[in-house]
Amino acid sequence: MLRNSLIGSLRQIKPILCSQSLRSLSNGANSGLTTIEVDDKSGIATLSMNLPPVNTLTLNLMHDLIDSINQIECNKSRGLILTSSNDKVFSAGLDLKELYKPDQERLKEFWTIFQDLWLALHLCGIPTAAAINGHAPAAGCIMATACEYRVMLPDFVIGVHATRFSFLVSKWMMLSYQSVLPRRIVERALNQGKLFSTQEALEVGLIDEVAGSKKEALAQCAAFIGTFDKANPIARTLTKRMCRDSDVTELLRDRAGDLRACVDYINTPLFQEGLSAHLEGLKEKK
Ligand SMILES: CCCCCCCCC/C=C/C(=O)SCCNC(=O)CCNC(=O)[C@H](O)C(C)(C)COP(=O)(O)OP(=O)(O)OC[C@H]1O[C@@H](n2cnc3c(N)ncnc32)[C@H](O)[C@@H]1OP(=O)(O)O
Repeated sequence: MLRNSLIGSLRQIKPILCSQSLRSLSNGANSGLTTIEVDDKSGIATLSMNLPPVNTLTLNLMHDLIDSINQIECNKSRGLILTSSNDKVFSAGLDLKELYKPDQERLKEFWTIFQDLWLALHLCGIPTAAAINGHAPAAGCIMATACEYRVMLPDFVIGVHATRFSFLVSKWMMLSYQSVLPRRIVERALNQGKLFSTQEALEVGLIDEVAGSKKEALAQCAAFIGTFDKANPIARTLTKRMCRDSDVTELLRDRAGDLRACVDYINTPLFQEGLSAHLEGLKEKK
């Protein structure tokens, strides 16, 4: 039984099946919303989100991110560092415009690709780290929690503030948060709609380290990835996936159910009114 499940898992380890060289990837297999830079010496790939002004997770950015994660994984890179080419915002989370008075078919595609993105990052076979060089609210925070390690620059915020504008989060988003923070802190933070400052995030353990600059953050992430040097890569991947199994099981068992629940909630007047007020608030800030 255990042997069968291990063999099944081994078959799912993608790098064995892939052959394209990393160098060609960084020259634009995608539409330029993400870039991949591979350090020749360390073999670590830095994946940057590059969608001005604030790296909102649009359909296109999410597609590019998934392609890039798969390509990095397939090319036997030693690790993946997720960061932003914007020096103030890591990611502003989901594209709110996609959620406001949505076209129903497009909304289904949007939510499905968001599920795909989280699964790709959360179950990525190689070591992952986030160099959080700007604000990381909502789904920006969830992407960071899907990584194994987080280094953040000072004077930014991170957290899931959904309840502030009458949003709920899916259970798997909560589990992603809870894979990093204790349940009682997640419960309080989600209910408060709390955004943690860099210092607060360090104190509760939402991030692992603070860095003085992006360069330092990338070096700290690379040092973390280096800590796995003595581990056999396949054994490491299987162990990581076993540790994360309970975070993904429910979603994998019933992705359609999660999609239905989310689409239904997004269509409620409560959600749409909260979102409308939030969008107004963002405009008025100017
Ligand atoms: C059952 C379960 C059911 C569950 C069903 C539902 C589940 C929902 C879960 C939700 C998950 C999410 O991620 S929802 C997304 C939540 N994200 C947010 O609320 C972040 C909002 N943004 C911000 O707070 C700020 O923009 C921040 C990131 C700090 C950067 O501030 P700045 O001053 O640098 O930039 P701004 O001037 O605010 O923004 C620049 C422009 O980008 C726009 N913009 C900013 N964030 C945006 C966003 N997320 N989507 C679209 N557009 C955005 C602004 O309106 C501006 O547009 P112009 O005026 O045109 O220039």
